Amino acid sequence: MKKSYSTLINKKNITSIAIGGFDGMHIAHQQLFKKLDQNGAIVVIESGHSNLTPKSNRQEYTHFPVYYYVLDNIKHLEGEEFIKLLKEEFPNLKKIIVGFDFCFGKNRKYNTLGLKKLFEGEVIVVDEICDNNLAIHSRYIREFIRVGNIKKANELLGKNYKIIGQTTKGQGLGKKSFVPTINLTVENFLLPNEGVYITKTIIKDKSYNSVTFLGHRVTTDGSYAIETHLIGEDIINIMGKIQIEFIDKIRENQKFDNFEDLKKQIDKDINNALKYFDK
Ligand SMILES: Cc1cc2nc3c(=O)[nH]c(=O)nc-3n(C[C@H](O)[C@H](O)[C@H](O)COP(=O)(O)O)c2cc1C
Ligand SMILES: Nc1ncnc2c1ncn2[C@@H]1O[C@H](COP(=O)(O)OP(=O)(O)O)[C@@H](O)[C@H]1O
Repeated sequence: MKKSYSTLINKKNITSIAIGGFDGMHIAHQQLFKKLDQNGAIVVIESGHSNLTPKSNRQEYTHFPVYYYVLDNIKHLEGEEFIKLLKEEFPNLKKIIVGFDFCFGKNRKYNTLGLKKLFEGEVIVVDEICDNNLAIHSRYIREFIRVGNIKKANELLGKNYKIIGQTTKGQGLGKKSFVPTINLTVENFLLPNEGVYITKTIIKDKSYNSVTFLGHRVTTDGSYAIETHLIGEDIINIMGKIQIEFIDKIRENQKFDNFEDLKKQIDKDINNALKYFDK
């Protein structure tokens, strides 16, 4: 069985690991990573439900090597077998870091006490980390993104929420009637709710100030679209993967009676975004 994937660092060098799902790599997760030593690594148990940093998108948020293990391949293990697997994978492992609610093994029946009993090295258990009485967890961050509260989500993530998409063909209307936009299809990432957002668009490592529309184009063809306009740029024929970093929501999606009114509103959106960028 291929147990893990990612990273070229020799696992023999690893002496400490932090274990968890780590979807989002949020500020509480980062507190766990701070307890790793310089030969530390992050062990991601991938449930298939991660959509803040889906698949293998976590490495860019840490300098520690990230190793991924598929939950379905290990969830049947008894506690002893799980520890045996860790010791086989990381023969020089001395320290494990987990959070207060960490569970593992068959039917999640082993908790942090079980881990301490079974692992003869050091086990550090981090107490629940909160932000103004709100515990920080991926599920709450997802909820903030779902309702468009990007500012709060970003605060808990410790960075701007980002999605990665593939450019696709639009209706061909934007440039003629409104402003030029790059249309995107996005898979696996959680999408903020419908509306207009202040964003940064990253194309080939270059970051552009932008406004991004997500939603059903109720004023034109009614279909769902993710479209980003690079402010003050005239770039054509952008193909391939691009990234959108969300900064704040400007307004809800709206149906306009005519194209002129939508165009006026889009100009206002751009001005609002410029106020943020010029700050
Ligand atoms: C900043 C911005 C705001 C937008 N707001 C709305 C909106 O409120 N309602 C709507 O129906 N479409 C909105 N759109 C989408 C336009 O309808 C869309 O850009 C237009 O249909 C052109 O699409 P195309 O790029 O596929 O040609 C917005 C687009 C941008 C860039
Ligand atoms: N708010 C928190 N405070 C302390 N530890 C946490 C917190 N959130 C997650 N952890 C720990 O981080 C690791 C990854 O947890 P995970 O379940 O993937 O995060 P989340 O709860 O955000 O979904 C686990 O060891 C977990 O116990």
